[in-house]
Amino acid sequence: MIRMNNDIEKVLFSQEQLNSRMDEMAARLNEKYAGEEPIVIPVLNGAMIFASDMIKRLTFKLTIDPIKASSYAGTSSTGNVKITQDIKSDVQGRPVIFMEDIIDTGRTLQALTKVMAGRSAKSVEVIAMLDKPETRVVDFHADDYGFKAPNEFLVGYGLDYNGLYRNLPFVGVLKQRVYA
Ligand SMILES: O=P(O)(O)OC[C@H]1O[C@H](OP(=O)(O)OP(=O)(O)O)[C@H](O)[C@@H]1O
Ligand SMILES: Nc1nc2[nH]cnc2c(=O)[nH]1
Ligand SMILES: [Mg+2]
Repeated sequence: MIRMNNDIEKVLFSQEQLNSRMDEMAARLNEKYAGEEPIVIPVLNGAMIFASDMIKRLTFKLTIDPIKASSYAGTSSTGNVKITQDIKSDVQGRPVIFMEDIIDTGRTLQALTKVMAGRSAKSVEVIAMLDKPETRVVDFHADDYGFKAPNEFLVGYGLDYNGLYRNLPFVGVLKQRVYA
């Protein structure tokens, strides 16, 4: 049974729901990349829980090489994504699979996929746990995602509020009083 944290209003996606979607997403990847040797790039910190669960389900040879990026709005509304900790691998000629917790404005993954294409990766794809289509500001789509998320602030399974709640074994909504 889920012992729900006191600060959580409701559970949106349970461990069981996430598990069965991750099984489906991994099955597709296992078919697609059989015989290949991709570089799997978790986008830290948010993706670490989802990515580690996904990676355990993958049956092809792969390299795990995380990346860290920070995105902040510049003086204009275009936003700016900076790699703060780069991968160590040479992606040239190798398939790249990004793993991400959530696609929101789309800026982070749009920028990161462009960088890897620029480094001559054989292919680049993005697997996200959640997709928030309502808040998108750039034209970017994950190749696959677990669930469509409502336009609410979510925590758990890697998603944080002020660095906390990433360890919750479900995706949920915080109680209003936590923000106050
Ligand atoms: O689609 P976007 O609008 O670019 O936003 C999505 C990104 O924002 C969050 O990360 P954040 O930068 O908050 O850092 P974190 O992963 O360390 O929590 C989230 O984990 C995604 O990486
Ligand atoms: N923690 C958290 N981070 C986000 N980044 C973009 N959307 C969200 C969200 O709903 N929750
Ligand atoms: Mg992140």
